[in-house]
Amino acid sequence: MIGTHLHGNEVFPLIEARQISKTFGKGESATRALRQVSLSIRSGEMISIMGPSGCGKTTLLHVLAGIEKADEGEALIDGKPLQRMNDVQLSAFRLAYMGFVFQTYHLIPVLHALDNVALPLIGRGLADKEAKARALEALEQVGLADKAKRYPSELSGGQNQRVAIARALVGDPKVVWADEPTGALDSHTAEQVLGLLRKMNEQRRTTIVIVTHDPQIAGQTDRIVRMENGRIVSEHPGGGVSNRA
Ligand SMILES: Nc1ncnc2c1ncn2[C@@H]1O[C@H](COP(=O)(O)OP(=O)(O)OP(=O)(O)O)[C@@H](O)[C@H]1O
Repeated sequence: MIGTHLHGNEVFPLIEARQISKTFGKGESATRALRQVSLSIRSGEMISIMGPSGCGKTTLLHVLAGIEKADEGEALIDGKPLQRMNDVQLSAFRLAYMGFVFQTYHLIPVLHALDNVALPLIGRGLADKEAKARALEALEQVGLADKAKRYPSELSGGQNQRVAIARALVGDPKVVWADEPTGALDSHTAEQVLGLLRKMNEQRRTTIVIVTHDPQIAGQTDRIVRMENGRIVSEHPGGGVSNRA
């Protein structure tokens, strides 16, 4: 029962892919990115998705986050089927439930760190002052309160990724999607960034889904899912499980 959600008599995972297929393009140039992928992720789990370039990892993450629509099958978060939401409902749902961390940070260059972190809260309609106070707290949690007024161009890659993590956690989302969050960082900085994601997972029970090529990173998550050619080919526990014991 731990880590699952109870709705009436029903128990289901926080994130569920049911037989998802997705093809890009048509005819001879068609690419079958996902082939009937099914996956269940429990609330509070930290999971990594690995596999060779082009095997469908990012596409799976995008379908589960409601960024791409599946051709077949269903993506559900907290029992809610994303396909049945319109674009406005999906945007509101993403703002309320999800945070995102990308390999290239995706910070807004003309905003300083504090304003970048405050953005999801402003998007949710919080007053400016309250949003900034909470953004500063989030920056404190990633050890960057003293860099609040710096612009992305004035920060290192690792610092920018910590700002991006602060932005992902500021709204206390249920799920954080991290697509190659350490791909642009050296191994020491990568460890720091993973440590912050792990802290978020442990302290807030945030569910975290990481796409990574790095076995060191994947090895510290609770479960490693391996994909090949649009399918999940294996799943096994990572070292993160034993760390929790
Ligand atoms: N928008 C798109 N239009 C056409 N083809 C796409 C599109 N997005 C992805 N693809 C194709 O779908 C397949 C899966 O791509 P995806 O980005 O999911 O792979 P990946 O496993 O994340 O790769 P990488 O590790 O290189 O990031 C690839 O063959 C890719 O070229």
